[in-house]
Amino acid sequence: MLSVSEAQERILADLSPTGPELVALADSWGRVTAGEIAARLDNPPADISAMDGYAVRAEDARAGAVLNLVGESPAGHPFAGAVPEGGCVRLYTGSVMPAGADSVLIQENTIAQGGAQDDAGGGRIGVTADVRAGQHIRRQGQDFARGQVVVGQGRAILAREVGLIAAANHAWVPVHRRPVVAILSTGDEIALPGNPIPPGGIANSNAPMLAALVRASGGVPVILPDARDDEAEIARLGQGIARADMLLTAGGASVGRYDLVQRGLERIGLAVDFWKIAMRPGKPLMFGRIGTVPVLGLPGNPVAALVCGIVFALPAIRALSGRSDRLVMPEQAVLGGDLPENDQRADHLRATLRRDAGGALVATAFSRQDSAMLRTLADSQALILRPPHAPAARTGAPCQVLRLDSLSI
Ligand SMILES: Nc1nc2c(c(=O)[nH]1)N[C@H]1C(S)=C(S)[C@@H](COP(=O)(O)OP(=O)(O)OC[C@H]3O[C@@H](n4cnc5c(N)ncnc54)[C@H](O)[C@@H]3O)O[C@H]1N2
Ligand code: MOO
Repeated sequence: MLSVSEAQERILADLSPTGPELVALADSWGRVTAGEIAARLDNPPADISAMDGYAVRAEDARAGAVLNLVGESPAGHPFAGAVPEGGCVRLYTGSVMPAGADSVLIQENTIAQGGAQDDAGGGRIGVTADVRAGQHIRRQGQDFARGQVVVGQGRAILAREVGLIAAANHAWVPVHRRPVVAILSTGDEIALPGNPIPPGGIANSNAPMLAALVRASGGVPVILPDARDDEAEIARLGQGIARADMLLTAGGASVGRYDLVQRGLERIGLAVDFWKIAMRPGKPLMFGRIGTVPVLGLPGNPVAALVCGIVFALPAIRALSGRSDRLVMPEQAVLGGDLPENDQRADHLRATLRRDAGGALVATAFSRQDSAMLRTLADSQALILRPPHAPAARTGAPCQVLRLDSLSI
């Protein structure tokens, strides 16, 4: 059986990102850049004051000096003239530095000498502390310079990037089209949630849960009608992927007589790359292609479906979205309870997370890890990763976790 990392490599080996489209900057949150974004101006665009105060020449502004106020320059209103010897110009945080001045004297270090401090001209300003040459000036381009790449290709756009792209003076952003991910659940027993459930039936939790995972991964989910355990029906509904970038199936992946997903999809051209991996939950995972569309066959047990979704579908959707960072990186934690030795399958244990007094993350596995138990999944903040054949581990031992809370999953 394939290892988890070999399976990830095979899935990610050959996925091409979707094409580009332009979106308005305000709508770009959660999208992925489809090109480099270069600044269209310097930031700041000019030398500006970092404080409310006065533009001065440092050599004039010694403690005890009195300066002539020759004008005012609010932010957005550059001063037309220059600061003369012995003079100053009233300015504010964000005001452009006037010609002739080399420093900013903050208003707390001044005393108005007759007339108000904000007089546009004619007043006199007493200096109460020496000014250091160049102080309180934000230099033009100190954040970034015109032409510089501020956001690289393949980067997820979050609020921070939105601010940066706006500062670089762009209204539109080239992003990858969100990949469309079709979801096909199979099983005679599954029924639409909210409907009367027939004898032997069970509410279909996989389809809406996987749709949520697709959204959290940056894709657009399309839930296909549920397929009964019938090869011809699976084949017919599988054709719903015509316009999709990927197909996720749930259920019918194992070895039982009615596990028909592979055979059904083979009727419409599925070429299987691999089936079965050394992982728990998720042993019967299947990967293949129908034409160019990648197909990930997830197990029917809902926890197995979601865990495989996190470990394999999420990185695949990120790759289709053009993201350069695909895999979810594990974090270091310590065990909050003893764990037995592991067998040959990489285990993914549902666990709660807390911080101990020293600030370390403590991951405590639920005692029952049945892959049909959704409540423990929802109550978990992380999955403890147990490598194949890991020895028994005691409380306090280091471990690696995949955090679910920070993935919005
Ligand atoms: N003899 C063996 N039996 C099983 C093996 C095995 O190696 N040998 N593997 C087990 C493992 S591991 C898993 S995981 C499951 C996966 O089976 P399938 O992918 O074929 O899934 P189903 O049989 O269709 O369903 C399993 C279970 O999950 C319920 N289910 C299915 N779909 C949904 C849905 N959309 N929403 C809610 N619940 C769903 C279904 O009713 C079953 O209870 O196979 C083991 N068996
Ligand atoms: O993948 Mo299965 O859920 O290990 O039981």
